[in-house]
Amino acid sequence: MEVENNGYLPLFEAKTAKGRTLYRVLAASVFLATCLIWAYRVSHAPSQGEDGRLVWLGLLAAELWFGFYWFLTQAHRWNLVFRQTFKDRLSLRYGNELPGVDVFVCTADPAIEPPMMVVNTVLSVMAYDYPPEKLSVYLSDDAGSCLTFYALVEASQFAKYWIPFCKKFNVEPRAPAAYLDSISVSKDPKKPKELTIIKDLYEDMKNRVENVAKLGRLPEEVHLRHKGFSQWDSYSSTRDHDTILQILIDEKDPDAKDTEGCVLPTLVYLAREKRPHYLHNFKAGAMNALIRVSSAISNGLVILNVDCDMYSNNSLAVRDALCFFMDEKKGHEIAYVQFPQNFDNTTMNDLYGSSMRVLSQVEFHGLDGYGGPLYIGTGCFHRRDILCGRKFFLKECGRKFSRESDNGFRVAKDRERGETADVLEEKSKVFASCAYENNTEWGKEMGLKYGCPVEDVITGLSIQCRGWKSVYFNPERKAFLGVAPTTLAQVLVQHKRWSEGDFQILLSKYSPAWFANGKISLGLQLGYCCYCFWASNCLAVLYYSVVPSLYLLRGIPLFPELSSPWFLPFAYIVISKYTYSLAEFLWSGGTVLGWWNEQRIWLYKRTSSYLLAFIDTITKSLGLNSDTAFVITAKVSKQEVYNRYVKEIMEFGDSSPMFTSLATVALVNLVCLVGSMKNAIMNEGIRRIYETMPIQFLLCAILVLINWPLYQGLFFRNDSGKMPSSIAIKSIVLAVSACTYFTFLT
Ligand SMILES: O=c1ccn([C@@H]2O[C@H](COP(=O)(O)OP(=O)(O)O[C@H]3O[C@H](CO)[C@@H](O)[C@H](O)[C@H]3O)[C@@H](O)[C@H]2O)c(=O)[nH]1
Ligand SMILES: [Mn+2]
Repeated sequence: MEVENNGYLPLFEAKTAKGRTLYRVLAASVFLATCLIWAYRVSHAPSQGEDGRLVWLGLLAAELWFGFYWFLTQAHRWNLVFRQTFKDRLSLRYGNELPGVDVFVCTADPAIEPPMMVVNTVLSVMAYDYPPEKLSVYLSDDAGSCLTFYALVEASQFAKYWIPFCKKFNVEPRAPAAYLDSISVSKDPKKPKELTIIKDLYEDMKNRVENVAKLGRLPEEVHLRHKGFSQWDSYSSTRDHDTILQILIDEKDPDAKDTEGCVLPTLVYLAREKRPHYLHNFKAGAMNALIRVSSAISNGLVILNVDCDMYSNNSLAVRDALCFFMDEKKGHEIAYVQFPQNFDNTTMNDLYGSSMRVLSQVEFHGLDGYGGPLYIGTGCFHRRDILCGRKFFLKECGRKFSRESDNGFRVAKDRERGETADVLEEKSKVFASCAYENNTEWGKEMGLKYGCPVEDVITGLSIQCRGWKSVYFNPERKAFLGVAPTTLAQVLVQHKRWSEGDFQILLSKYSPAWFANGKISLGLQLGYCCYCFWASNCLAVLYYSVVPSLYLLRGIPLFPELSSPWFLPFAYIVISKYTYSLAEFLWSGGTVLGWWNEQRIWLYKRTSSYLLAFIDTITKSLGLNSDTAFVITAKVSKQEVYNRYVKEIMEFGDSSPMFTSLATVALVNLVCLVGSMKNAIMNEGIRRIYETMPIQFLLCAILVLINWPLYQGLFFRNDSGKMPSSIAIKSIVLAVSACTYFTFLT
């Protein structure tokens, strides 16, 4: 235990991982082998004018790229840091003297983000183990949907029962649906009466909300029950309406008590003003409106931001985060505390790699060793003034966690005495109006940044560039659980948005490659670059997964023979890199099959999402293409589709243009493998390919193997999740013509 000389005990500690020396030796050997591969490529290149020189240079370029990218990934692995908090010390030292915490939940579409899911998230954060008078929950609804509002009204009533129930029985998790589902499995005999009551109340609420959702509008009697619905009288569409703001639970209201007579956390519904001719800047715009409106209502010093599907899975997480901010020695330099993004709907072998295991178990710990992780938009605690743009000054060292701030956005300190919620609502609405941001620094120097599909990453980076640190906290018990995409198309679209956004950051004025130079540590710069270069991986991977196979078909070797000493560095890299990656995956809690699936999705992202992201970004920066919208990830799917997801059967159902490129690459390899085997059998025999072109043969065979589910989707399946025939035809034509052209015409 770390005890300072004056007897001061820190609120958190950081440990660096053991066994890193071994890793570094391995990395050095991989680097050496990479250099040998480059040497081979350079020394064996066909000379000017000779056949195949261009292809050879292409391979050299790809291998240089792979080596460079591998080097970047070292920043994620070189120096891992793991953190631990001491919540008991926090309680001992501060008791109830804790800062206000404002929780922001964002939702944008009641059809793909069902209101019941949203209110489960809201209820889970309302039930945090935290003084309720210091906790406020804001729901931002970018759809401005009265269905979501209705669900929230219902939830505000249910909270009166749910919160005392959670506290009395120390319930976890505190999202009612997740809790009630878990309880039906392991029956708890200790609290049968209360449990039945709560269950019935929840079911009733759910039925009412779902009936209204089915109806698609509010029944008259519901409309009359709450004054808030009248705000929809002037509403014309999702993209054209006034600000709708309702303080559903007002902490100052003497009647706002739970069934045990305790204060309830403040609960606010906000649908910011939308007008067709105003850019609304998606989630970043919603967050900035929330920052301003909340500053007039509760003005918590700490802001927690979650997506509407990310419910709290650990009621103590707020206290964990505060251990970092309130640590007297190191807390003053920490801007945000990021928890990992975990999911409660992933399957055992994670067909789509959506749990991003290695990213959360390894890479982010690596970033933490160099100054802190990226802000990833959900499960992140911020200090309000820093999110608003405050800069870090050295003179702040040792400053306690306090209320003053230099240039933070701060409206009301304390509510005027006797001010009713209605008055406050009216006063605060202006902060969510479209015109409010005109001629201000919002979206630039204040709040979340606009104009980037990954508003979170660019905002976090700019905070770190202003001198702040961030912290990655990944406790045993997951703090938040969300919904991972459940179809291949969804995964690819999500990764297209991410890789496109990250690539835009690289080319923007905030680029980690140059702007961040000298502002954040070199390790962190490289770490950011690793994600920002995601999209540009597509070129090398596409080249490597098509060209060697086509040459295999023609019988032209591009790699050393089995008997050549140059074969060794290739073999060494393949074996050591994949053994390490498997070990890392297993260590992160995955399965062997999961790792295999991960390799497939690695390939698919690179040959579709990243490719499109790359093309889109380049054409956009040349002014050939206008901005793309934020495609919201669906959080529900049809029963049939969901059943296949649970059985880990790949979903190709909803036709996506990205499937064409995946299927074409897969078919090219199939044709090349079959064709080259046929040639070999007819000529010198299989053994010959294996001796002269071992690497090309292996590469092609593995590509075919990994694409097995895709061939099934193309040829052998009959369900609605098979590859749409339009895509099948297109890709067959493309692949066959590529192979024919290549074998006969060049
Ligand atoms: O106009 C919009 C669009 C989206 N959202 C909300 O933003 C969140 C994230 O959207 P989702 O479709 O779930 O995207 P993901 O790819 O899962 O989101 C990840 O990546 C985003 C950046 O691309 C971040 O904003 C998210 O926080 C992060 O979880 C959801 O709660 C949405 O309701 C809005 O509030 N307004
Ligand atoms: Mn999401």
